[in-house]
Formats: sequence, C-alpha cells, structure tokens
Amino acid sequence: MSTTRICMISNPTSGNNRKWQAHIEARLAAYPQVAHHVTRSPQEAEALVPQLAASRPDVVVINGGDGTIAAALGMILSHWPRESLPLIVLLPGGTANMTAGDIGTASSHRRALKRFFRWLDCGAPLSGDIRARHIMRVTGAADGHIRHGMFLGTGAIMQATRFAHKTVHSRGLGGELSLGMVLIRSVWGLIRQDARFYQPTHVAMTVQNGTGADVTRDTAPMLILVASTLGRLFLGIRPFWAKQQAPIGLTAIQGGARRFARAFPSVLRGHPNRHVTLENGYESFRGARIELRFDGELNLDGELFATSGGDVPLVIEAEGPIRFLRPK
Ligand SMILES: Nc1ncnc2c1ncn2[C@@H]1O[C@H](COP(=O)(O)OP(=O)(O)OP(=O)(O)O)[C@@H](O)[C@H]1O
Repeated sequence: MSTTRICMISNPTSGNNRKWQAHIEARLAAYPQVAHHVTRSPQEAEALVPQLAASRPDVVVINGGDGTIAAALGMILSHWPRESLPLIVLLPGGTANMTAGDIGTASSHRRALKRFFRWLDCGAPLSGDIRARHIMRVTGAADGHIRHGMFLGTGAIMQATRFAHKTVHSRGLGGELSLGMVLIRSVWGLIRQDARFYQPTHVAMTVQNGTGADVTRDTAPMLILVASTLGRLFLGIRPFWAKQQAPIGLTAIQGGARRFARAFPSVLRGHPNRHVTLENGYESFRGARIELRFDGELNLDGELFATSGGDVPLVIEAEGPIRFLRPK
C-alpha cells in the first residue's frame, strides 16, 4: 500500500463533477489512503484547509474547475509554511479547466481519471512530471476580498465571458472546444467592431518585474487585457511574448489597434508578426507585481467582480511557485 499521504478536495458543483462526482466517490471507496473531502462552498473549504494543513499530506488533489483550484491554492498558501508546500494533483472537474489544461491533465476527463487511479495503484509516486506555476494574488476589488487566480482578463474578455455564459455554458457545453467557439465568435465581433464585443475599457498600468525597472502606461482605452501565470491558456493559445524572467505575463491590446485581423492570430500563438507593434497598439510584458487602475469589471478564473475604481489600484502579485504533479 502507498505510504504517500494524500488528501483530496472535490467541488461537486463544478462543471464536469456534476456528472462525474458520484462515479469518482464510488471508485475512491477502494482507496482508503486518500482522505477525500467534498466541499459545497468556498466557506466549507476555508474551514477544511487548516485541518488538512495540520495533517501534513504529501499531495493535495484538487478536483474542480479553475475557480476551485485557485481558491484552494490561495488557502493552501496561507496555511502551509512556504518551504513545505504539498505537491498538487489536478482533476479537471470544471467547465473550462484551463489550469488543468496547462498542467497537462485536461485533454479528456476520462483519461485524467484513468491516469489518476493508475497512479494510485502504482503507490502514488512523488516523482514524475512536475510543473511549477505561480498564482496571482489580487487585491483592490470593490468588495474588499482578496482573491487568487491563474488567469485574469478585462475589456473584450468580459463581453466574451457574458457571451459564453449566455450561449455556450448554459447549454452544458464545456472544455477547450467550447472556449474555441467563444473565441471565434468574439474575434469576429472585434474585427467587425460589433458593439456587443468591441467595448474598450480605460486602464492605466504599472508593471514591476523585480529589477527595479518599472514600466508605466498612462490611461488608455484597452480592447483586450489579459494577465496569467499559465504558459498555455487553451487550444495552444499563448498570448504573451515578452522575454523577461517574471512569473506573470500581461498582454494589452489598445482600442483602435491597427491591422487587428492580421495581427491577432500571431498574438494568440505568442509569436508576434510585423503588425504586432507598440505603434499599432499591441504590447506584452512580464512582471512580478502589476497595478491596474480602472473602473470596471474583470474575470478571474471565471469569477466576475468589480474594481474599486477611482484611485484604488487593482494589485496583482505573484505567489509561489506551486509544484503540480501530472500522473502518467
Ligand atoms: N472548494 C470549493 N468547494 C465548493 N465550491 C467552491 C470551492 N472553491 C470555489 N468554489 C465555488 O465554485 C464556483 C467555481 O466553480 P469552478 O470554477 O470549480 O467550476 P466551473 O466554473 O464549472 O469550472 P471552470 O472555472 O473550469 O470553467 C464558484 O462559485 C466558487 O465560489
């Protein structure tokens, strides 16, 4: 039997889990070495995580979507000593599963479960494919809450999110293909400057990359603004091309950006072509701490919330790294 101490947090309300949770629980019954906890709200997870920290597991398995993963990681960072964080294993229990996708565990939910149980059957080895990622700690929301996330977006990301909720997720569709459909529809709206998608938000930015060389940009209309600690978002999209060594990628495309239809595909690939220039309205940065000043809404791993606006900046700081184990 495995000597690896494993605990697992499941959010049964996350996208895929609504279908799979009963199956997962039934299979876990044969693995008493996994201390499985089902949480139905972030508050339940808040109450649980200090107990988990006290039991010092080697591995914490998070079975949920991007929001659940980010919330659980934020709680883990505040209850574990930094030098002895557990290894994290992800099961893609959500709808978009962007974080699990970047770690390589989301191409198919069925395959992820198969690999996970095979890993348990092999004694849950702690060596293998380990990927380190930071997480963003976000403060400055209107409600005063501190949040964590791996992907943040505003501008056209908000219109795309609303479109996704209304027309795609409401039909029970999830995964990378549904995100691809939303992307294609949104890009078409942006190319045509359709007001349902083309709504720039005025943002001022300061990016610190830890070398003391801050980059500041005055308030400008932003068509798309995305920040992430992930390498790959979905369908191979890597929209960050700055070369500095810092954990958070930030890409800003201004309202009125020129040559959009020609430039944007290369932005998505992270290999900017000759149209992707500052003069044309495209810029990418890397930072360890970013301040955004704007009055509006943003999407952090699927959760929508408002900034405080005015002079209170939204502050995004990198925490971690966190080590993710991908069962083979
Ligand atoms: N540990 C938890 N247990 C239960 N609910 C949680 C937990 N952590 C976060 N939540 C709540 O779950 C919701 C987010 O769900 P989650 O992101 O896991 O699923 P999803 O939206 O289907 O997936 P995805 O974000 O991958 O599209 C939010 O309402 C959040 O407040």
